[in-house]
Amino acid sequence: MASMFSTSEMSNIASTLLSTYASFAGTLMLLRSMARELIPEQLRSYFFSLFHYLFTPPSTDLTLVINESSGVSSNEVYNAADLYLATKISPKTERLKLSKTERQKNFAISIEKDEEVVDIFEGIELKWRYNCIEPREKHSAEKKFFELSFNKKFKDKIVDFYLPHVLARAKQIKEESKVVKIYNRDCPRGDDDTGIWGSMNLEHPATFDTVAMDSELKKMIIDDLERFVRRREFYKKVGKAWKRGYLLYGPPGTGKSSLIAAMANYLKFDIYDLELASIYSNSDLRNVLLSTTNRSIIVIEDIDCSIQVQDRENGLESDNSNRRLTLSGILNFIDGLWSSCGDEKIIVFTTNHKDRLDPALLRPGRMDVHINLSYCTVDAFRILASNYLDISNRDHPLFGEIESLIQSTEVTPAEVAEELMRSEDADLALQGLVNFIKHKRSKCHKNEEEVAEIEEANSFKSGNEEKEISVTRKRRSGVRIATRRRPGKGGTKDRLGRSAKMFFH
Ligand SMILES: Nc1ncnc2c1ncn2[C@@H]1O[C@H](COP(=O)(O)OP(=O)(O)OP(=O)(O)O)[C@@H](O)[C@H]1O
Ligand SMILES: [Mg+2]
Repeated sequence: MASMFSTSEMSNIASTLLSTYASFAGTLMLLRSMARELIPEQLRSYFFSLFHYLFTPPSTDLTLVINESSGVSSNEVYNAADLYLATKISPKTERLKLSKTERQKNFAISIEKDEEVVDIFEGIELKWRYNCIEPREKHSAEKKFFELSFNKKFKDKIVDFYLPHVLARAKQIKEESKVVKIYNRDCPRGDDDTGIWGSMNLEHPATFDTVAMDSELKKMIIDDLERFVRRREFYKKVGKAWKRGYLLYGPPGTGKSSLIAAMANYLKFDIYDLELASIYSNSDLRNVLLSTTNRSIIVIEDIDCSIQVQDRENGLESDNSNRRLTLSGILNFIDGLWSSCGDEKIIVFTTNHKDRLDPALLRPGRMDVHINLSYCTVDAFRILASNYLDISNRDHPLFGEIESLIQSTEVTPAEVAEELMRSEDADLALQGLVNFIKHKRSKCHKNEEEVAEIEEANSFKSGNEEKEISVTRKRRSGVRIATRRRPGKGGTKDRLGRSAKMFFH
């Protein structure tokens, strides 16, 4: 096609266009600099935002910012997200934070700055991002926060269901990884200890699997604990403090302390070992108890020895002063005052001599559950044999003999356990146990004869009822074993004359 313009005409047109553009650009620059001078900064940025708003397509996403702290207190959602997201790490994640303190059992893993984690909740995609902004000033703290982004239309669902799910899951993770601690006033104080208690990790390995006792009794205890922890609303409804008291009684070596450790390990509750000997007054007791945390077990071992639990009529109750520790101080705490000491607490008293306890301590409402841990039963022996020697079938030739010996002799689980530990060879260990029980049994018979003699001698004296006497009682298999008790007190039955291993008030 022939050109409409000659070459010289074309170059004229080009130079005209160029000079026109130059003068236009010059005019624009002039206008801009005039606008900069004439239009105030605020108005200009307003126009800029308006322009941006009108010509940028609207975002469908919503981002929630979850700061590390809300005001002075820490933000529960932030802490929960930190734990929760550690379980959502995907193969795409490139950097993670890892830590472990001396007391922690496992490594703590969390996501690192600028990492993104994608979570799916009921088909909705959510993006979490962890941000950490360095402080501008030297001494101020860095600002840490999570950003949670998702489609706007799911806002209600995320706030009403997803975030509560994150909180619940985080609580579960925390409980699973919790290291149970034992607090004692004499323990050296660790970094994370506050108040008057020092603590260390509870290394006691006892669990409900290892504690040897009747399986029915064990089940009742576990059921009772589970009912207690899930009844927050019930306790609120009936206006009762959310506490439960257990009295464990029985001879030494029958598993009272082991049971407490098993309870703590099962519930993941810390233990506060309260030695009454180190407490000098009721107000001291109150302060000590007020400084215990929720979800804990307060233990007072050997309650009959640790305080002179004297009859109320002996004047201790009339001593209202807070200057000394009295039985009524302890009872007040059990009855009512401990409702001001937080929630979800268990108190356990142990004693070898229930019959020596003041009736005021045994009255209904004081200790909710009384548990009798007694001499080794056949059921308990089977558990010990399985745990110590890995013998789970009952076919060992010595089982029959041992079981009948156990039924007729007062032998504690601690004694049985000690015998079973003597050898790794099951035959040797079980034979050792047979010899031990036989030896003990013959000693018992000897004592029985001696006691019978004393009894006979006593019967010749003028029948003084108040004097300590010996009685014989029938045990499980019918072998008569002598025990000593004061007339009118405890014995093997509870206060109400029931002989159950566990009863509730
Ligand atoms: N029921 C049991 N099941 C398993 N092991 C037991 C049991 N009873 C005792 N033992 C063993 O005996 C040891 C001592 O038991 P534990 O300290 O629990 O007895 P206790 O009833 O608290 O005694 P005490 O009245 O002297 O405080 C335990 O470490 C454990 O090895
Ligand atoms: Mg004990």
